[in-house]
Amino acid sequence: MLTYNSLVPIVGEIPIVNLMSSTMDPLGPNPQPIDAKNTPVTSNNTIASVGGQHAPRVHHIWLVTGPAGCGKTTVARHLSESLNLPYLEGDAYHPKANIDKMANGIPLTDADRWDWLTLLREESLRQLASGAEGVVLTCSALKRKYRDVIRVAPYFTHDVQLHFIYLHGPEALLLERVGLRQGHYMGANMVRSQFEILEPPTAEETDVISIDVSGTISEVLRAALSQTTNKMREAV
Ligand SMILES: Nc1ncnc2c1ncn2[C@@H]1O[C@H](COP(=O)(O)OP(=O)(O)OP(=O)(O)O)[C@@H](O)[C@H]1O
Ligand SMILES: O=C(O)[C@H](O)[C@@H](O)[C@H](O)[C@H](O)CO
Repeated sequence: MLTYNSLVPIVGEIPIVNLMSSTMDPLGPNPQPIDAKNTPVTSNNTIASVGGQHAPRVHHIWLVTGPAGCGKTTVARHLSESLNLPYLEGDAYHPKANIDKMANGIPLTDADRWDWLTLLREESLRQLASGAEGVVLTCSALKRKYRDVIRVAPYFTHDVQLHFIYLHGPEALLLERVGLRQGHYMGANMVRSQFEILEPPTAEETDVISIDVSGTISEVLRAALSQTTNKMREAV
């Protein structure tokens, strides 16, 4: 029984159970297996048809995570534009009550976040079901169990790979960057509370790409795009 407090094995180490009936699989019936290693790959990271069979496409969900001020929005926008993928800003899916709490310097609780995390997972899958090759989204996902709520997205359909892009840097640096930012509801007074509950991904979370954000914006964006495109090549 999967509960919010039970750890979710990382996809790839257990057989993926399709929790929904195949008729509800938005990406269609499971394509026939093909020899991916000896099959030409098209430019948009899909495997060309083999012998007339429609080859499966890997649909990637790129989830940019980290505490306030780490650069989630900055990196996600860049990946969305560079990879020509739709972008979901996690903050836009918070209920007003959550935004009001944070704007008033009140940290969110687990209870504040569950529905928001589920909504982000479902919206990501909706994007793929409506034909997107992939999707980029931002979500702080500070705790392991938050990541697990979204981590199960590939269980609901075929040929989906979910990747966390974890942006990390010293608290003082993120505090400085949030302090310099204008017109955002999340003030510098909230950075401490983000780090207090932050559970950095562990080595067991093999679906995580970690990026140090201490460098310049262009250095961070270059690292994020490079590691993302490498993962896409590995998926073929
Ligand atoms: N590598 C960087 N070097 C310097 N400034 C940066 C860097 N990355 C982001 N910034 C700046 O830091 C601020 C925070 O970035 P951004 O809003 O993308 O972070 P975030 O993780 O989305 O924050 P929040 O979670 O509060 O929405 C912005 O003003 C952004 O321009
Ligand atoms: O889980 C949370 O505490 C919130 O999502 C915060 O992370 C803010 O939304 C974000 O940092 C501000 O943009």
